[in-house]
Amino acid sequence: MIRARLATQAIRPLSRGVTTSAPRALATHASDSHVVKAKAWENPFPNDTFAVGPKNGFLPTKDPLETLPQEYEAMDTLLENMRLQKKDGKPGLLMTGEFGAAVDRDLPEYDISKVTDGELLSALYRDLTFVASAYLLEPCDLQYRKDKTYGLGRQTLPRNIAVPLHQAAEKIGQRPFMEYALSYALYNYRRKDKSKGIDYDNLDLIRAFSGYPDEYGFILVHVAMVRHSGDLTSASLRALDSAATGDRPGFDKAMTDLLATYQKINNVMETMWGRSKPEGYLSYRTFIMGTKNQPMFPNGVMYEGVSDEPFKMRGESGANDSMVPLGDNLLEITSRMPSNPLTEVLRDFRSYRPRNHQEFLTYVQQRASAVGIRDFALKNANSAAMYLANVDQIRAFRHRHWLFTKEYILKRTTHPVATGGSPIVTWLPNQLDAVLKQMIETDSMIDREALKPQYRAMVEEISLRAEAQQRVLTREVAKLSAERGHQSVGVDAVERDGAAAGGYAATA
Ligand code: HEM
Repeated sequence: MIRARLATQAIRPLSRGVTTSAPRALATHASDSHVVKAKAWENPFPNDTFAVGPKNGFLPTKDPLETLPQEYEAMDTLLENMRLQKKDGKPGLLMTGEFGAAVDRDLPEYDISKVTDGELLSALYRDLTFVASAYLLEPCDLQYRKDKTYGLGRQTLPRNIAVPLHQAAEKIGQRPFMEYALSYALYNYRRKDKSKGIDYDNLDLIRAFSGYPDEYGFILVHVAMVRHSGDLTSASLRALDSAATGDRPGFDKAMTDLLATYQKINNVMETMWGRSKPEGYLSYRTFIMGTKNQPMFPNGVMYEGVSDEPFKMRGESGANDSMVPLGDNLLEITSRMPSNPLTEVLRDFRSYRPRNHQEFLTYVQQRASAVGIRDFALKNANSAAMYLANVDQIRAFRHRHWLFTKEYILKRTTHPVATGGSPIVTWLPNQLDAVLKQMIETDSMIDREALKPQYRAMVEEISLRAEAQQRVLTREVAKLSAERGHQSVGVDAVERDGAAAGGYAATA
């Protein structure tokens, strides 16, 4: 019955003969003709869970739904018992390797075709993606704990997970796989005291794979950063409006506010080191891996009762966060990224986020280009200094991020790709290097004599740092590329190697 109904639903083919649920219609409301120089942001999906706004920014408009209705008790119990370490401190089903059998035995095939409530659908999607990833990756975690290799994951998602997950995904316009915003990070927090704000100390997790403090810290630092994104969105819109009308003081004020907010966000990011220790990262990371360009899923994953073709999807990754892409688009960094396969991956990542985020980011990109934000800033030395300082915050984010990657990942594993399937040695440096180059070029266009004294020292410091970091980065990437195999360097090399070898043996 369900198979018949699903067969009528559109499943769009991907390249290489793999299918995926169609990602939401991308930017249909933000076409070129729609976004003119003076066009204000009109949210095409104001009732979405992730409707972008100046108050909530890129967080959901309401706190995530914590508790599922009684009829989903079996799934709730499975998720509570699933964690490597349960809330009572005892080992959970993933620790003992019994999760898959428990899903086969205890999880009903929920029919959610009649569910229309957006909050409930989001919570069901989140919980089903947790079940799916734990089910698929349980063998990899067991293997990793034995000998530090991942082996193969389960290659088939049984219909009691696949069918309702696919239904929930279709209804909310997402792919049927764990995502950063709608599953793991931004729809997975609760405020301990509802009368207090979304501050780190007032946050708790709803779902977890390991349940270890490092996983709590990892996820909740993301939330504590994104909590400031409302200020980013409002400053960005003001910057666009001011540049469109030639309002120089308004533009400078918006850029000053944007800078202060990015600084705040970067300061919260710095707390990651203490709140989620590098040595604990690999204990939960296995479960957020994807099924695209990952050796554990050489042929993708079959979704029983959904499609006769396998699905391949990128894993959960901060690369799907919207704060840096907002800066990239507003400051016209995106359009000046190098044309290469690594940058294509960046674009692909940007389709793995709530449709409302996508619409907003597309709007900002198109309007920034129509208005000519960068040129407007460069026409005045002091505006240009503020523009450069904002690009420097994007650099600070990406630089710290590269430090994270070296310390949390490269030091501890030779696995060639990140959770999102990007090559671990070259992908982050591609964007960091592009930002550094743009900063060096921007700096060369600023008339130092025309700068206010307080900006003169700032610009000097920023440009010296950019030059130094670029030299170091080039050396590091060359060294790491020589040391690690080609799969750590080239886009989709893991997939190509699997295909060249005729695919890997699949275990059910
Ligand atoms: C321990 C901390 C972290 C580690 C080890 C880490 C690791 C990574 C890796 C390896 C990638 C490559 C993409 C992929 O998954 O294939 C990535 C991308 C990304 N992550 Fe993280 N991440 C961390 C924390 C964060 C935090 C707190 C944020 C905040 C929102 C974040 C946002 C991003 C963004 C925006 C990208 C894309 C970067 C770009 O556009 O150049 N990450 N991360």
